[in-house]
Amino acid sequence: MKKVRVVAAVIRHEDKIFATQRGYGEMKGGWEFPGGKIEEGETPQQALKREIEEELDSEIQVGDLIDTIEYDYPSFHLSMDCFWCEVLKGDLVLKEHEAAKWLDKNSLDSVAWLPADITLIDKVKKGL
Ligand SMILES: Nc1nc2c([nH]c(=O)n2[C@H]2C[C@H](O)[C@@H](COP(=O)(O)OP(=O)(O)OP(=O)(O)O)O2)c(=O)[nH]1
Ligand SMILES: [Mg+2]
Repeated sequence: MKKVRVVAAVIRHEDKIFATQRGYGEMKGGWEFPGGKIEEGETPQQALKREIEEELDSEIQVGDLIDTIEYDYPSFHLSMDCFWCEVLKGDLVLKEHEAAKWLDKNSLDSVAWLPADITLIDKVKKGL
């Protein structure tokens, strides 16, 4: 099966994290952590900084790895590095996403996360 390497930013501010709703494609409408595919020659951290510039017009600091999610979708295998991040500059402008929400421990389960993200959510909860 095709393997897709992705990086995702769990952007944190105080006791909340930033969740985004996909605005296009097959998984449109599903909630995710912003990020995307690692390009050739990039480290995961470089890829994540680039993706957040592109998707949210903001600069982030990439912190510790939370987890690497391995998940089999019907047509590809996803390998996704998820990092704690903080905003350094910018207003998290939605350039590609449909909507966004700041969620705390209690509201984290209130959005329809993409299937691969379910196992990550418990770890994020514990870290908040
Ligand atoms: N960014 C992100 N992608 C996720 C998450 N969970 C999950 O299953 N995915 C899947 C959806 C996509 O198939 C893939 C990431 O692709 P993407 O669409 O964000 O990639 P990209 O930003 O580089 O966009 P594109 O240029 O390929 O359109 O991983 C998540 O939490 N964040
Ligand atoms: Mg993306």
